[in-house]
Amino acid sequence: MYKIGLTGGIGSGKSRVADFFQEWGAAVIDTDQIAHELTAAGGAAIDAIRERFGPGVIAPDGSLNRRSMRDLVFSDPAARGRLEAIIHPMIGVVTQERAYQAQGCYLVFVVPLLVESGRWRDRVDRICVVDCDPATQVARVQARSGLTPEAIARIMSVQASRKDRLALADDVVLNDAHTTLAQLEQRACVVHKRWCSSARQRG
Ligand SMILES: CC(C)(COP(=O)(O)OP(=O)(O)OC[C@H]1O[C@@H](n2cnc3c(N)ncnc32)[C@H](O)[C@@H]1O)[C@@H](O)C(=O)NCCC(=O)NCCS
Ligand SMILES: Nc1ncnc2c1ncn2[C@@H]1O[C@H](COP(=O)(O)OP(=O)(O)OP(=O)(O)O)[C@@H](O)[C@H]1O
Repeated sequence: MYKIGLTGGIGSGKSRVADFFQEWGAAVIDTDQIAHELTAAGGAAIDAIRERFGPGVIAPDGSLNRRSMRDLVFSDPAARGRLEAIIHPMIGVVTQERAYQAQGCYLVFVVPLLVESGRWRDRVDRICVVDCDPATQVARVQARSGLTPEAIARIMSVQASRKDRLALADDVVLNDAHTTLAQLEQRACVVHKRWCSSARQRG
């Protein structure tokens, strides 16, 4: 199956763009969504997280206390490393299982940390970056989550820079402050058609 790695910084619009591809018939595997499933009540990562970080980071309903963990890991790189060492291998296993079963005109992996991980170049045919200026990322995440600009800036500071992401991109979907959702859909459609044609040629 023809494979796309879709990435972008926090609030860049990856999920919105992935939704378009799914509507148009692509299979989509979202690693952020898998991370949420693993850390929901009863999720496969909960016991290991409780063991490593103590019961204080688990909410009364048995799910991960996302706020406590967010405050911890985005101000303490060692703690972030411990959390990632638990969750990332699990995300890898689930991603592979879902990829075996995926059906669609092509397969999109939505991976926020694609550039940071350095492991995706050989696994996909194309890397697509949803590109956005940092100020707009902050504004979108603030509107969506109510996080402070400082908290958002801390998360962005541990992610790859816009320049590093673009350096790895085969395709770019611009989604900056001036981009309307209709324009975003049009730009997504351009790469969708390109990939459909490449996938058909591949046979
Ligand atoms: C720290 C956690 C609990 C905060 O949860 P919260 O609900 O606030 O955020 P959410 O999970 O929706 O992530 C929002 C965005 O934050 C960014 N982000 C999340 N984890 C990381 C990370 N380890 N490094 C850099 N950015 C990250 C991504 O852009 C992501 O899309 C959560 O992000 C988490 O479990 N992170 C570890 C797993 C991970 O690395 N996920 C991202 C890649 S799959
Ligand atoms: N061009 C746009 N116009 C208006 N709103 C937008 C646009 N692009 C994205 N948004 C909104 O901005 C927010 C962030 O978009 P989205 O969730 O798709 O980003 P993301 O890259 O998946 O973020 P994260 O990494 O945090 O999961 C959403 O509420 C989305 O609806």
